[in-house]
Amino acid sequence: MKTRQLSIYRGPCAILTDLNLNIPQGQWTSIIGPNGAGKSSLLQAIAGLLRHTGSLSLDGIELSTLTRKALAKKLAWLDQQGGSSPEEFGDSLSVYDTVMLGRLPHQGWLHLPSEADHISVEKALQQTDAWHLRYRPLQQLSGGERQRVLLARLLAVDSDILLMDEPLANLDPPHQADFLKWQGNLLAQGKTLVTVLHEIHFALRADHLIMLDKGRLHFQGSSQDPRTHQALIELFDGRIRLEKLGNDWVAIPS
Ligand SMILES: Nc1ncnc2c1ncn2[C@@H]1O[C@H](COP(=O)(O)OP(=O)(O)OP(=O)(O)O)[C@@H](O)[C@H]1O
Repeated sequence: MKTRQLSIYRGPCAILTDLNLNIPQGQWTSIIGPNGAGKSSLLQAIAGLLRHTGSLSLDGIELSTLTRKALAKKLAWLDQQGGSSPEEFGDSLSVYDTVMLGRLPHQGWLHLPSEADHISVEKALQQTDAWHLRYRPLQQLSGGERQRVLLARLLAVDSDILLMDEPLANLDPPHQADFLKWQGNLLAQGKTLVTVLHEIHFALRADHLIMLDKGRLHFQGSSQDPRTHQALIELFDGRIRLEKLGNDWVAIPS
């Protein structure tokens, strides 16, 4: 995916300006930056939810020229904190039916879910360790349980590109480790992953980093490149240091 001179608007105001980004296909890209930098807005614009000027293309095709259904099949999006308020799902929508909503782009108008839809929903709920919750109303779940269900809904879409805004929110360490495992499986299947993460040590597990600051691109590059590490330290005003622990980088506030 590529952007050229991309500017993103909320109402009349540009939240992000002049972004020239390369999001490598079949890799994991993490977007990081301080609060208010525009990370969520960038994901929302890619998902077709915010007005933009400039180019936002996939394989040379402008995303804005795709129909909503075609875009929904190509891209799945997890909003920040599971996004939508619990009320949006109604009082009684079950976990199973919530995840089935992820299959809508594959279903015809008023068609009942197919065998393939049911298989995808079960697989997704198993992957996020939420299958045992399937009969529960979404509204009654804890924050972490709810996040695992919304991650399952994202997986059920079976899209080529997965956009995730703070996917680790509310997850305990074992479920964070599970997340990394199934991310690895998705990458092995050739999927493109784009995450917004505040946890820098997780962001550094990605292949590619995009750093935003005050609505502009600060730096983009490989997560293993020393220039990326230097840019990351500058992004946070020198208030972090990076240290290697085994194969992983950790960021220590300083
Ligand atoms: N609905 C909205 N209407 C108007 N301005 C908004 C709206 N949502 C966000 N903004 C503004 O757009 C800018 C970018 O916000 P965005 O949520 O994209 O930042 P972010 O980098 O994801 O921040 P955080 O790390 O705090 O989640 C901020 O200045 C924010 O105040």
